[in-house]
Amino acid sequence: MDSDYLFGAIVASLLAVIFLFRSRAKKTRTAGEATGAPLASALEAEAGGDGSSGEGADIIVVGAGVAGSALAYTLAKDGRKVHVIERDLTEPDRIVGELLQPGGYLRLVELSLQDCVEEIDAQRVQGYALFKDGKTTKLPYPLEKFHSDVAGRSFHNGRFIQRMREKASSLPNVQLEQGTVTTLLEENGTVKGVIYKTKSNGEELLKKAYAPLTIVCDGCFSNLRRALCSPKVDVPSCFVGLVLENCKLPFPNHGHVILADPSPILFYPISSTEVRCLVDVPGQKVPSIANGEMANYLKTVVAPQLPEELYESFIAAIEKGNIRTHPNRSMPAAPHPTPGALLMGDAFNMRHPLTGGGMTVALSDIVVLRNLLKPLRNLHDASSLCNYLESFYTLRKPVASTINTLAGALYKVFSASPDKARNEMRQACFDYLSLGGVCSAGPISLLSGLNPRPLSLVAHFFAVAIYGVGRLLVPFPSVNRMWIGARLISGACGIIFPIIKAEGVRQMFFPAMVPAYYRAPPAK
Ligand SMILES: Cc1cc2nc3c(=O)[nH]c(=O)nc-3n(C[C@H](O)[C@H](O)[C@H](O)COP(=O)(O)OP(=O)(O)OC[C@H]3O[C@@H](n4cnc5c(N)ncnc54)[C@H](O)[C@@H]3O)c2cc1C
Repeated sequence: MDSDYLFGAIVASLLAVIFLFRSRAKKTRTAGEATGAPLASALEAEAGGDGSSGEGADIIVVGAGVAGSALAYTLAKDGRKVHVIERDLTEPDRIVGELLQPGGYLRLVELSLQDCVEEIDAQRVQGYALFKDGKTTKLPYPLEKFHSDVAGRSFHNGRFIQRMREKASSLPNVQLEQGTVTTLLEENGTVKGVIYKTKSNGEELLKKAYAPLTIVCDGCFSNLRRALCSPKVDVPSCFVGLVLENCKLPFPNHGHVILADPSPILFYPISSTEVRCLVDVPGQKVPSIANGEMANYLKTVVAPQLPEELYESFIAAIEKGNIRTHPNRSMPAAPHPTPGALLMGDAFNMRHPLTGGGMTVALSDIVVLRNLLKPLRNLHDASSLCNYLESFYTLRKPVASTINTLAGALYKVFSASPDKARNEMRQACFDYLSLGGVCSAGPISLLSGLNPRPLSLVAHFFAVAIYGVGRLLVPFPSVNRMWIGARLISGACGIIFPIIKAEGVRQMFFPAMVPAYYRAPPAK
């Protein structure tokens, strides 16, 4: 395995150097999965209550979280009649989806949803600050070429979602209803609608809703995705969330990433008075909150690794006791194209949340889908539509695969390891980013969704690895150092190649070679 990776590494490293050189020259020149089958035959399904609802809808959207509410607004604005079914319409209170990258903000603008980050005390985010062993480096987003309004935004996730729900339901052709979808209604392999539970006057009703297209956006714990994709969910770690009150960040309006042991810790503002802290805990089990193990872990293992400025507020937040946890899931997109249905958002594709890329991918996917659906007047020919929409899976790849791959790779590189070669890679990454210029602007523009190019990602990744090897060999190479260098390159390949393989090499790097890329809209 090591020698395979080593060979791949040498080829990739050469390509990386050539790519970086060329792009630099150009720049100068131009200045509920386990619940069984959720598909039921429309004929077999027993839906009591008052039967069907949302009559005449063009599209059913399941879930009004980040993806569902943005999608409902977008499709309705294009004249579609949209029936949204959301399990809980009250304001969500969660530790996910709080930092929107500038690339995600640009997608909000494209969808005319940028006002949803107004009036919620959202904070502008101008870049990142990275901390390692007492050293700090500042990594600003390369925003010079953009309108002054473009930056990251961080906020309370629930406030953002409520704004988008309000905006969607302000359109007369959106019906937003509280209900829990239990089943996709299927007839001869085509999804015709959904069965959902809802309440009326305190009484539980089972209803059916029909539409030519059902888009499932039921989030990371999706119960419905099973019928529409092959979910391979990995849970590399959990985030433990705290809110620090009236605390001054060392770099205001920046995300803070501490390269701690065993894995990274994040801080970013979520309002003018609150800072979110997310502590990564590797594995699927976290210390118990109930018996005080968690508070003890945070005080004894995490707190001593924090910058001084954050220490007191961090301890105060632990004492206050509002500690939350959430599993960090990743899942490559592996759709089963199904007539009448589509998956979006976390139900479809997930990546490690270290780089805060989930909302950017979801919003970017919505832009792609909106553009594909725009020329279609009616959506009733389910099989032609399904065939046409296969292009979606390729067209989304440049953005989605870059953000997904970077998230997975950075999480591994930023985590501490007993392996000396891995720690060299971690240090090389910190030092490479600290070089500034293209070495920081390149990776940050990939991470922020401002310039999502898979080749550029691979180039920077191997440039870091080569930089790490160079530091080992210059000025005094020894056999031991050469051996660590070889393991570093092999380890780098072992990190990035499996992620790229899961994303799909052809779709990621040669999308124009995928036949579905050229699908034209159905003639009717
Ligand atoms: C710990 C953590 C931190 C994160 N931080 C960030 C970040 O800073 N920046 C970022 O961009 N991304 C972040 N993400 C990822 C981001 O939260 C997701 O990518 C994003 O929320 C996906 O949106 P969604 O609409 O698919 O899912 P959600 O926003 O979760 O929405 C799903 C909706 O579906 C509803 N629903 C579920 N089941 C049903 C059903 N059966 N019937 C009806 N409705 C249903 C739910 O109530 C919910 O409203 C983070 C993820 C994690 C785990």
